[in-house]
Amino acid sequence: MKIEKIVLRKMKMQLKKPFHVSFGIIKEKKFIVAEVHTKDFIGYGDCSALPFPFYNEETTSTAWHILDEFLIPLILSKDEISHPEEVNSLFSPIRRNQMAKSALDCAIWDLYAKEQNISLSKALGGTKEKIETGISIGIQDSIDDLLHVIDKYMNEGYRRIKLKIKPGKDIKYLEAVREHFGDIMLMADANSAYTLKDIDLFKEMDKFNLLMIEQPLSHDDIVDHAKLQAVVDTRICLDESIHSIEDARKAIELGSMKTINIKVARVGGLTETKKIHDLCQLNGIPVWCGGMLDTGIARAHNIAVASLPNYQFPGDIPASNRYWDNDFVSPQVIIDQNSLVQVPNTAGIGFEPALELYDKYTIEKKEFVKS
Ligand SMILES: O=C(O)CCC(=O)C1=CC=C[C@@H](O)[C@@H]1C(=O)O
Ligand SMILES: [Mg+2]
Repeated sequence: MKIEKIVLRKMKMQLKKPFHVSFGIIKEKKFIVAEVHTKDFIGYGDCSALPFPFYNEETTSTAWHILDEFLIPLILSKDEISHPEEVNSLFSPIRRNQMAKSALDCAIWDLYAKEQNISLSKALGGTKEKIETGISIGIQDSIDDLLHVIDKYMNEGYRRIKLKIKPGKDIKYLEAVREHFGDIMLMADANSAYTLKDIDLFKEMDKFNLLMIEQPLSHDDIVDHAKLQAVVDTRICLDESIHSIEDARKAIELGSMKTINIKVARVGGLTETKKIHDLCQLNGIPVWCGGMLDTGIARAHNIAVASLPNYQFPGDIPASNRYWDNDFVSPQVIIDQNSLVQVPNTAGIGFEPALELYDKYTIEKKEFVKS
């Protein structure tokens, strides 16, 4: 791939409804779309860093800076990139900043698949034609509100319900959901809101037969999670703690979890995602695809990667209308009554940016032309 130009767009889209999690309330999404141009094709990637550093250390602004000052110059310094896996090692001297890296890693994987005239799913080694999705529900003001929201999404076809929990909004909420909906596929995401002092609370949660509890303890921990996993039956899932294959290797060795939420953005892109997927498969650890309140391009990459064989739980890959009045890609993603999404078999990500909406959502744009 002879890359001629890279275009960064900082985008802003209002969520249909605020999304309340243990670390705050997300009302609008600022994100970055990276376009990587060759003579004949354009590859697209999203940087899903949130506008504030409460999920991880990155923000939309830090990512823009790292892309502008470091990552894009590195890409444009190369005469040619023969395979997208080269990008991961090209970026290795730069510490962390995974979401910034992911935007270009993903865009170059999309470009590669388009040049090879194959779907991104096929380029990655995907084996599924449909992938199972789930719905992530923010913290609700009351139990009644929560039951109504779950009812709405189950009627739309979602089968896996992920609840955000935090101290004071956990046991009673889970109890009410179990009483009202019976043995539905139910999981909880704590976003690091608890400590090992809450170990008895998690032992009590075993009675709910949850699919998993996501990131109960500190965002940078794998040791205490291993102590917790050793005393509860419920599957512990790591999200924020895992940024690389090295993190995954150590967590597997310690027994910190029984599944990993692999967010392409959090681990620096598709190459690292594949490495973590393969390592987990080798160790009998099922994985699933997390989301970052994604818009169309990031969701497209998630659909492709979730078609890999060791993705065994429904992903946070909801339909386009989950967060957005109109997502800015076409076709819009819809789910069927079994909560399944079709994996595109056209070249690349299989979705096109809706250019007429591009300018509506773009708040900043910068072009980088290879000299
Ligand atoms: O993308 C989705 O549909 C849900 C994503 C989701 O639950 C999260 C997005 C971003 C940060 C967190 O609040 C949370 C997560 O930890 O998985
Ligand atoms: Mg999570």
